[in-house]
Amino acid sequence: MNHTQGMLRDDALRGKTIIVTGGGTGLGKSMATYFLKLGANVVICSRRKDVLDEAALDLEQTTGGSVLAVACDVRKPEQIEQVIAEAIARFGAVHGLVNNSAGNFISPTERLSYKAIDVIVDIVLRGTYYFTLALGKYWIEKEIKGTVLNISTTYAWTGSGWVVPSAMAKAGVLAMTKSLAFEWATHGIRLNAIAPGPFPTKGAWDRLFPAELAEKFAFENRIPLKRVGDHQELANLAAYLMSDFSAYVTGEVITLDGGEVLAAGQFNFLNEVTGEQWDTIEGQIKNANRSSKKES
Ligand SMILES: CCCCCCCCC/C=C/C(=O)SCCNC(=O)CCNC(=O)[C@H](O)C(C)(C)COP(=O)(O)OP(=O)(O)OC[C@H]1O[C@@H](n2cnc3c(N)ncnc32)[C@H](O)[C@@H]1OP(=O)(O)O
Ligand SMILES: NC(=O)C1=CN([C@@H]2O[C@H](COP(=O)(O)OP(=O)(O)OC[C@H]3O[C@@H](n4cnc5c(N)ncnc54)[C@H](OP(=O)(O)O)[C@@H]3O)[C@@H](O)[C@H]2O)C=CC1
Repeated sequence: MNHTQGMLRDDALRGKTIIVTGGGTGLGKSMATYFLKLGANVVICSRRKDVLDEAALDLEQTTGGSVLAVACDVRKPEQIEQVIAEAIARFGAVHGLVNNSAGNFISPTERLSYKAIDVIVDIVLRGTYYFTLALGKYWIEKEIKGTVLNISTTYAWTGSGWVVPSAMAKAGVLAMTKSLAFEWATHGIRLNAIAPGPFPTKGAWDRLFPAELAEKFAFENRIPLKRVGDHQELANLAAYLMSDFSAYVTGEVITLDGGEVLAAGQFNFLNEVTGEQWDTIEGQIKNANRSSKKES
């Protein structure tokens, strides 16, 4: 057994229909793959219908599951409602939502136009609350105990330069996750989030780690566990949070980043200190301790 393998039993999501926004590419497609393997019906939606159709075919062939692909810009409520209507028509009901769609790119903030900020915030924050609201209304009316999983980031807490619109939007998503988890608990609706560290995808790497940077920064060295994430690791956690095994977990944000976000620890620079240096340092500190005892 290792971290690249599926974790849950084969029927863990049987009987559930789950919408994965941005499910035609990257992490969304990896989560969709695993949900299908665990018996769920999956609806994937995003702007590019050709990408979705190709992904749906691939997903059905690799898993044997049922996939519905619907074009949808998550900034458009009427398109979101259309996805939900088509999902109900095909599968009878919707039980889960993964808000995974996002837009992001690195840039000095002063170089951004108003529109460049809007486009990121609208996809990430507006798209997430529109989709959540549309499904929440449906779940409450139909008395379905739905589950939402929001894909956030670790810099939603710490902030990060050069991705400011994304940081603002992802922080808003976390506030929504916790706020609604409390408010809608009364309806049995759960909301959780995952804050992933680096998981290589074409969408993210093209916009956040282009060749110019990749040649200069070996960023894996910054990650305490010294590697990037494997998509199955994220899919395992996502499937658990979408399943009834996590029925008592709500309002939670789980970081999955090999310890990357811990780098801010004030004494973490001590990572560089050698064993010999520690011998010297320990001696110096113990001497100081002895001196201070004599003084008192
Ligand atoms: C450390 C290791 C990593 C480790 C990785 C760590 C991961 C960090 C966590 C987060 C990861 C992610 O979210 S990764 C997700 C990445 N995936 C995506 O972004 C997929 C979808 N993205 C897109 O489609 C595009 O990138 C996006 C720009 C968002 C939307 O495209 P659109 O066609 O809708 O919009 P456009 O018309 O092209 O652009 C809208 C405006 O933005 C401006 N704009 C676009 N790109 C610009 C740029 N590079 N610099 C300045 N401005 C830009 C344009 O000029 C427009 O403004 P005007 O000139 O005024 O008109
Ligand atoms: N990869 C990583 O290391 C990390 C990723 N994340 C998060 O993981 C998620 C997936 O990212 P990743 O797989 O890397 O990147 P991708 O670019 O592969 O995924 C983004 C998806 O969002 C969809 N999308 C973009 N704009 C819209 C829109 N307006 N309406 C509907 N869908 C839209 C895209 O499809 P289309 O273009 O067809 O619309 C695409 O499928 C994101 O939320 C990202 O922030 C977080 C931390 C780290």
